[in-house]
Amino acid sequence: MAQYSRVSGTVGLITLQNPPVNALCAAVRQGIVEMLKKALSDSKVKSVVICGQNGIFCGGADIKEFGMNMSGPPLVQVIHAIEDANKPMVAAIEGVALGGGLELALGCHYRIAHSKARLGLPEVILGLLPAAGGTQRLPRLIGVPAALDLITTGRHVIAAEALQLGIVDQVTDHKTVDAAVKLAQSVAGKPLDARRISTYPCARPSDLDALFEGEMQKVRQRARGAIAPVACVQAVQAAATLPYTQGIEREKELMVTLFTSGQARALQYLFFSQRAVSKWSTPSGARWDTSKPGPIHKVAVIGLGTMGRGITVALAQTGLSVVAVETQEKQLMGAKKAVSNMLEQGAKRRGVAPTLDKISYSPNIQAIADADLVIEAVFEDMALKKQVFQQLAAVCKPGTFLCTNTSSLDVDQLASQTRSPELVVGMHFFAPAHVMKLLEVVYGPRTSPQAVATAMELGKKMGKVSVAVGNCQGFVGNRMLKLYLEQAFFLLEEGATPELVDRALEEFGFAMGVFRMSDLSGLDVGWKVRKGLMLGETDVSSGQSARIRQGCRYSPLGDLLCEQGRFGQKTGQGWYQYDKPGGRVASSDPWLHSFLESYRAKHGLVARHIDHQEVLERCLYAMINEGFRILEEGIAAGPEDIDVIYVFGYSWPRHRGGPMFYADMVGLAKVLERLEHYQQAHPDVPYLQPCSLLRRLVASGSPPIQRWREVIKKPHSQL
Ligand SMILES: C[C@H](O)[C@H](C)C(=O)SCCNC(=O)CCNC(=O)[C@H](O)C(C)(C)COP(=O)([O-])OP(=O)([O-])OC[C@H]1O[C@@H](n2cnc3c(N)ncnc32)[C@H](O)[C@@H]1OP(=O)([O-])[O-]
Repeated sequence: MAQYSRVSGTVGLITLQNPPVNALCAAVRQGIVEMLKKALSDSKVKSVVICGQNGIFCGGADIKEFGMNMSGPPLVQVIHAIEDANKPMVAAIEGVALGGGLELALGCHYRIAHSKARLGLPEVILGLLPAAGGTQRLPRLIGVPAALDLITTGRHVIAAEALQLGIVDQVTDHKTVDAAVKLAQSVAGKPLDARRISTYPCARPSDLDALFEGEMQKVRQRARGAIAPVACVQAVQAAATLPYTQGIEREKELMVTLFTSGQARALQYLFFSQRAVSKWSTPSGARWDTSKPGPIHKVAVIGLGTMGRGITVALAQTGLSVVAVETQEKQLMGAKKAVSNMLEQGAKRRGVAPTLDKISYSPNIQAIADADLVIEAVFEDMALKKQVFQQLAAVCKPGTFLCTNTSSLDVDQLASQTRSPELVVGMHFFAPAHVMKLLEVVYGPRTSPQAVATAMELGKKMGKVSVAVGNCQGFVGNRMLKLYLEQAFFLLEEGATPELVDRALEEFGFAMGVFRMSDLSGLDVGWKVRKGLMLGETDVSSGQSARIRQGCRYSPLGDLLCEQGRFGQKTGQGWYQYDKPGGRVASSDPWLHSFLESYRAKHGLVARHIDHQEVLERCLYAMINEGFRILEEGIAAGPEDIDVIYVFGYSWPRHRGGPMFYADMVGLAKVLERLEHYQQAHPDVPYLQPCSLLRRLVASGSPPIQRWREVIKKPHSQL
């Protein structure tokens, strides 16, 4: 799908046509080859411009084609044909030139970009590498260090930086295709040998080996088991050490290892899942394409603690006017300062002006009377939140959407404090709220489709990855996390150490294991939630074993640490010890180890050998099993929702796709068998009982994850 025309008398114009992003599917590749032949054989044509339809140059190879039998001319050959053309080829870059799209432009002899265009080779984010010559041409054009940065990070650069790096020859603020045609006319007839990048020598920095060694070390550390970044470095190394013809073979070789890897499948699944969750639906039939969001011009935040401040910053960065309310004067003053600092730092990083003037502060709740939407972010206490919602219901104008940032409390109970429960919806941000991408939008049984649509739309405007989920204890993320944490506690009781559990999880790919993460977020946070659930008290005066709660096994280990003031980094002691309160570097704590031994002795527990496999199976399969319950209850519409929540909110390693995708990779039958094994070994832990949806999926032959929604929709049909 490419179109050819002749413009301005002597310029051939090839237009890529594959909406929405002109991805280079087989038909487009074939179209380019045919239109190029036309342009090169058209005697009136002295030079050629390639552009994309609808103001977008090209979003790269067609990711939807991956995993299918590739047909049509390989992109590498298409680009060679363009580079070998005997007439100047000019790429007119508008919107984006990403992946194969930028590689196509690098095959051209000249590149001109619109000032708003973004360029990059983000293949590594999809578990791949630029496999149409990008790893060989870019280092030759802009040098090894700059190429390594773009290829191993996959980051996009705006046109101005692309010009500064030397990727493009010109940047224009006007009609890009017109400017490209002018450039094409100006270079008609000029020699091309010096414009064929693949023929360029690759500049070799003096300390080349040291550079690649350093880069490989850096990339391995950052990658935490992801293989694509490592292959990207190896491919660029080939460009710096081999002639182009051998380098391009090496690039192909490395791509083959990645293309079929589970990691590439996981990362491509995440690419489409991130887009799928924006197409939300609820069990009551409300949907993204039939629910219109309400108009939001003015928003308000109530409660300016850590979360309230982050939310205020994220809202102000959207350009909306924000009213920030905090009744405690001292807290209000502190918030003003903190919010301004965060806005200034963010603006500096993004090279834009800070939006300080968008925010007005007040100690008085009356100040929000004319807001279109309010986000409540006061302390996580039901009684306090109910009081605030009663005040909001009294103060706000009719039709104001009332949102709560609670991370686990019942949204519908808060809705009952107002006259318009249909306008109440949860907007669960993750700390720090102006940084973390995830937003859980929590709808209750009475929340209107418009309220969900409005919260999802606002989340998108704030640059969040928003996922619509049903109201239940802990929603999706925290509900699954509770079991992950509990299994980790049980493993300590049975003989493991925090170091062993964390090592297993970090080797799996988590940035931090469960115990280092708990020390970072503060052990007292979970303790308060457990106490709120009447779990945290270790008083055995009731004669009930300290290790039984509501008839189920319970581990008071976390509570016992908190009772001793060990809250983690903030107190300098938790599951690990730190050099001082607030210290960041965790080191093993002999006290903790002897505490575990005496705890086991006190409760008649005998430590046994526990390996990494058991740690992963216990912590991850318990969480996954709860994920199936969440799907069965309709709290999440599909596995993609759960996986996007865990990758964008709980640092689940991207190259593992997410908990549900991981279960699909491991094999549902294996997950089922292991859960049954652990349930038999631990009958006092009922949630290890495999979920019936998991059984149904296994019974129906373990269909691929993309087809689970069909089975979910047909309850109890297969068993
Ligand atoms: C050989 C070569 O070396 C290798 C191997 C490669 O080239 S690998 C490929 C490398 N390319 C990429 O990594 C770029 C991936 N795309 C993006 O980063 C973004 O899409 C975007 C371009 C910046 C636009 O963002 P957007 O926010 O405006 O819209 P959207 O919602 O994201 O996208 C709009 C719609 O287009 C679909 N889409 C986008 N890019 C696509 C692509 N490359 N292939 C197929 N579909 C694509 C997307 O799924 C969505 O579909 P639907 O949900 O509407 O059905």
